[in-house]
This record gives sequence, structure tokens and C-alpha cells, in this order.
Amino acid sequence: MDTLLEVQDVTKRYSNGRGVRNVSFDVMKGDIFGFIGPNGAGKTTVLKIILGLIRPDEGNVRIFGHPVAEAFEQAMGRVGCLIETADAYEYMSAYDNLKLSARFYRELPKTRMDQVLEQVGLAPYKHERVSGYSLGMKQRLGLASALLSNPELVLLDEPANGLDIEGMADVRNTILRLSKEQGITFLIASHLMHDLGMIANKIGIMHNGSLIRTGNVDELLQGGTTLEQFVLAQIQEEKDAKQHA
Ligand SMILES: Nc1ncnc2c1ncn2[C@@H]1O[C@H](COP(=O)(O)OP(=O)(O)OP(=O)(O)O)[C@@H](O)[C@H]1O
Repeated sequence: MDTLLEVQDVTKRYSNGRGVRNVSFDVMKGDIFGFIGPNGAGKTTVLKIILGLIRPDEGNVRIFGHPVAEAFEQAMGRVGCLIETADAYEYMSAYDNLKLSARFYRELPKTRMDQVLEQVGLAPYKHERVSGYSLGMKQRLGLASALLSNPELVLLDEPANGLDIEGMADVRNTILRLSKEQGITFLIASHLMHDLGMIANKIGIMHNGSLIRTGNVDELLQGGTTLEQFVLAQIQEEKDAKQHA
């Protein structure tokens, strides 16, 4: 099986002593990898390191075999991301917003905006102002923007943040469809375990800057345990181990 992303022993210490320590995991082609953990656990820091936005103190990241530190352009060529909130110009249409984003990419075909709007189910509303969109639709527009460069690997940070249950289902279904129909691989950071548990095939649990567990969802959750129960138990185990150390 192809490894698209390798995070190898990554450490980042902020000046306040916080950060992430010795984080290692792989994302394979076709995965929907759920990167789970409470607020402040270190998920965003790891995503930013993967994207070359933060330089780690130690460790390496390889994407499609290319080291991000030495071969940034090759590594990022097939990566899309949505790491801050999906901010769009409200007074413009989805189509025009994407046209603006498209200026950042060289050689995008003119039809690409329509293709990605189709992929996220916004084609019927593409000429409507974004101000009239639901939060779920705005988030799907952010996803459309992340898809512009035709990436094989997409990184999303808290894609369900601020969405109601309908909006969450909307974004989840879009991700699942993109995974199944386009073969896109996802790494999704979220503290919303129930939401992520419905689509992820693999998970990594971050707690206090460390990755405390990774594995296949099917293998980890046996006997009717929910992902939420599992993650909470893992975090408790980690706390107990620290207390007795
Ligand atoms: N630039 C920074 N300087 C100092 N500390 C930081 C910085 N960025 C993040 N931190 C701290 O590092 C830790 C990890 O933060 P990070 O944002 O990666 O966590 P997270 O799991 O993504 O949480 P959230 O979902 O709340 O963003 C937190 O304790 C945070 O306060």
C-alpha cells in the first residue's frame, strides 16, 4: 500500500514550553485519518509542520516521499488544505471566490472552478452570494478551494467547527464522497470525536502534545465501544500512567 504522508519523530517546543513531542504516524493512500484530541492537544501544530508553515525542532515530514524541509514544492504539489476557518468574501458568489483563489495556482484550466463546485455539491448555487449560504455550504466552499489544485491528499483542521448537526452531516457526506469517488486521501484534525468517528478508518489520538495511540478504527473499537469512550479511556490511562510514574 502506498504511504502518502510520513510524520517521523516530530518535536516542536514553543517558547512557553508547550508544543508537540516525538509525533510519528503514516497516512496511506485512501485513508480518512482522524487526528483526534481535545483543544490544545497539538493537532494544529502538527498540521502546520506537515504543511511547512512551522519548522519542527526535530523530526521530518515526507509527502509522496519528498521531504518537506528540502523539497517543499515537490512535496506540496499534490496537497490541498483548509486549516483556518473557510473565510470567503460574503458579497461575492462561490464561483467568483474560487476564481480569486485560483490566481494562486499556475496553469489551472478554466473549467476547474466548475469541477470543484460540482464535487462539493455547490454547482446549483455557484452564482449566489456567499452571504446567503448556510455554514455547511460555506465550509464546503472552503473544501472546494482546497480541491482547486486537484490534490491527492487533503488536510482539514476542524472542518465541523461551528456547524450544526445538519451542516456536519453535509460536510461529512461530501468528504466521504470525495474519498470514494475521487480517491482523495484525508487527514482531518478534530476534537469532535463522534463526528469524525463516523467517517475515519484510522485514528491518531493527541493528548498534551503527544500522540498516545494510532490504529484502525475497526480494530480499536470492539464490543460496542464508541470512539468517544475509547479516546476518553486512553486519555485517562495516560493520565494515570503519568501520575504513577
Ligand atoms: N505560537 C504559539 N506559541 C506558543 N504556544 C503555542 C503556539 N501555538 C500553539 N501553542 C500551544 O501549543 C499547544 C498546542 O496547540 P495547538 O493549536 O497545536 O493545539 P490543537 O490541538 O490544534 O488545539 P486547537 O484545536 O484548540 O487549536 C497549546 O497548548 C497551545 O496553547
